[in-house]
Amino acid sequence: MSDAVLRLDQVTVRRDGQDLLRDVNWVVNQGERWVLLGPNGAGKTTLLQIASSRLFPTSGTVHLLGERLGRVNLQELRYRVGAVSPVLTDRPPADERVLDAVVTAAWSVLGRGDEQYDDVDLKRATELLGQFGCRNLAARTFGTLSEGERKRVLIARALMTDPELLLLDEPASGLDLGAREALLRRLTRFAADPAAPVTVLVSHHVEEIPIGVTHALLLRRGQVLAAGPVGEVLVSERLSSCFGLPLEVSATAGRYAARLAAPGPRTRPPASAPVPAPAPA
Ligand SMILES: Nc1ncnc2c1ncn2[C@@H]1O[C@H](COP(=O)(O)OP(=O)(O)OP(=O)(O)O)[C@@H](O)[C@H]1O
Repeated sequence: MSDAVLRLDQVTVRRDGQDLLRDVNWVVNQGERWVLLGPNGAGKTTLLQIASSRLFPTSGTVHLLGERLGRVNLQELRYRVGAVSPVLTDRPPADERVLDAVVTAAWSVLGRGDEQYDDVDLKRATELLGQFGCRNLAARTFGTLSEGERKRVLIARALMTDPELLLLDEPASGLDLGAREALLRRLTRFAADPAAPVTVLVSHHVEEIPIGVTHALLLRRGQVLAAGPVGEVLVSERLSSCFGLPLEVSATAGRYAARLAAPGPRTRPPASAPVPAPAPA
């Protein structure tokens, strides 16, 4: 048993002779909001699959919500973890009513059938839609929503079971500026809510980190480069190592930005430098 919400000890995932994750140690505690950053292919989705109990490590141990993976009923455990991810979860059918797309999570189904929902379930689904600015969409069908609206509805769905851990896989990807900011505003409020579950958010971009994230983990080639309080991890030197680029990271009022570092001054040989003598013939 472990008190941590998520604990990985020396976790390695190997496929076809290649380590997708290598010797990963990571502890996520109550009250924390994590961001997981790294370049394409770093292993972020693989790590999220482990955190959601969809994938077992080749070696090492995983404790999720106090239970050790491999020694617990996975169905019950997965009910306690909410996820929004194209890899971990399927999307509701296009003709599904938005309210149904949220409430059906109570039965872990997609597509409302004959199952009965209590008023308390419908009330919760409506409140969650309201929390993510989608209450007015409740009677629409999922397929008619914009991508930004869909992402917010899917977060509401992931919260329907009152999970203890919420995993968000690139929630802002593919959104235009307005939709991204609308989503980040909601996630910022969510992060500040002490009743909200522990959250792990995966991103490629520091600009997509909501205010209130407390911790960051940097992954490169399947290995953890840094993990800890966000202010200590999201600094130019560490992000540059992670992405293999000279980056300048700035933080303003809790929002992060990164750009290529300005090149340093050019070093030219002094004008008086002697011209090298031609090599003897
Ligand atoms: N089943 C598999 N067999 C072999 N290699 C795999 C398998 N699954 C993933 N990989 C490889 O593992 C590496 C990590 O993949 P992963 O999807 O975890 O990275 P990621 O950080 O989420 O990438 P991205 O940002 O592009 O989504 C990639 O090089 C990928 O090609």
